[in-house]
Amino acid sequence: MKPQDDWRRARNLTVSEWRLLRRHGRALLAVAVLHVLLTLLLWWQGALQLPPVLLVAVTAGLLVPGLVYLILVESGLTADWREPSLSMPAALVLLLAFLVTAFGLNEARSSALMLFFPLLLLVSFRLGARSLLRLAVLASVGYLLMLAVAAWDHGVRLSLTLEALQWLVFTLVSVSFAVTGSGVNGLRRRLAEKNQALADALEQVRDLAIRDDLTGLFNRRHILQVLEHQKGLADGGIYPFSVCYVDLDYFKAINDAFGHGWGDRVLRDFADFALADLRGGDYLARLGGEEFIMVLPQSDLEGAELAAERLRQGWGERDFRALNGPPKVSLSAGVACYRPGETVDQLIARADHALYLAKSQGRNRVCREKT
Ligand SMILES: Nc1nc2c(ncn2[C@@H]2O[C@H](COP(=O)(O)OP(=O)(O)OP(=O)(O)O)[C@@H](O)[C@H]2O)c(=O)[nH]1
Repeated sequence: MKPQDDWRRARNLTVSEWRLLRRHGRALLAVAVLHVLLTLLLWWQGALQLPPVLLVAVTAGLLVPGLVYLILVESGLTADWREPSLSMPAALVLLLAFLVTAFGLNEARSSALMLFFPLLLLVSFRLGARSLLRLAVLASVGYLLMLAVAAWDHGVRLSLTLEALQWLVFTLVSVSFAVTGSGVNGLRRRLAEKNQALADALEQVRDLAIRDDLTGLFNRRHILQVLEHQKGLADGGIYPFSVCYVDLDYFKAINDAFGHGWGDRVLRDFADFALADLRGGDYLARLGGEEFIMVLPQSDLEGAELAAERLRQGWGERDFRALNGPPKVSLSAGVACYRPGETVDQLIARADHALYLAKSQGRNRVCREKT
């Protein structure tokens, strides 16, 4: 497992969330690199009148934090922060760089601010409506301040009408991008919620398809698939496995004497008891009625017999009389070990036959297949 997988799991991020987060971080860095290239090009062409110290500040001020930012996001260090993509601080740094470059341009100053619009759209995937509007307003105010500093610094009269017009257009477009972006964000959030609900529903459907309603154990269909899988492993020489066919004794008498409700309760109790008794890698399913099957990977006949015997003894001590229920309910079991090449049906039939022996020898016992 890669280290990134570790932190993603630890912080409960889904694979797609994690991918989106990384993609977002790279896109923000791409905007920064694009702006640096644009700034250098304008400077090289002589269109940008920035003192070298400011030029270096824009370049280094974007590239160095950009690199730190990329490392933070990619390594997952920010994953459990409130906003793991750090969109707001990243957008503020970029906005500052846009404004500094715009400061160095004269008539074409608003062209340096064009990248602010894709930036707004980009961060709208992460920020809410309020943050986006705040960002747009901040950019507008920043633009005004930059104009004031430019007028003071350049010592030339700016074309007030033109500058005011450009500022107004910038502000209106920023606000409309922020509004559109927050709409996109809302849609994305609703889509994510719907996807989650769909994933939960699919999980439930999957669970319903493989589980028995009454006990919550695997059902017959699923355990047959498990058996086919185990057969494949055993045929490939990976490890042997055994099955244990279990049947509660005189169950009809419990229904008759205590009612169907008690019968159901005993079945559920048995399921819980047997599950707790099994090893981690073992499987338990209800085949129907009061019949169950255990699949025991990496167990030979002796191992399976021991497991079945332990279950028989433990379960045999359960007594429901204190709850006005039935007395002890014993079980009979038949165990069989998979023989390479045989079918799953043949294996189950051999375990069923061993169960038949246990029943015919008086019940409350475990019998192994006839060899
Ligand atoms: N309460 C309840 N009873 C069930 C359920 N499914 C099957 N049964 C009952 O289980 C009983 C099984 O009876 P039998 O097959 O005669 O077996 P038994 O009485 O356990 O006798 P042996 O197996 O020979 O020891 C029947 O009365 C079924 O109606 C169920 O989901 N809930």
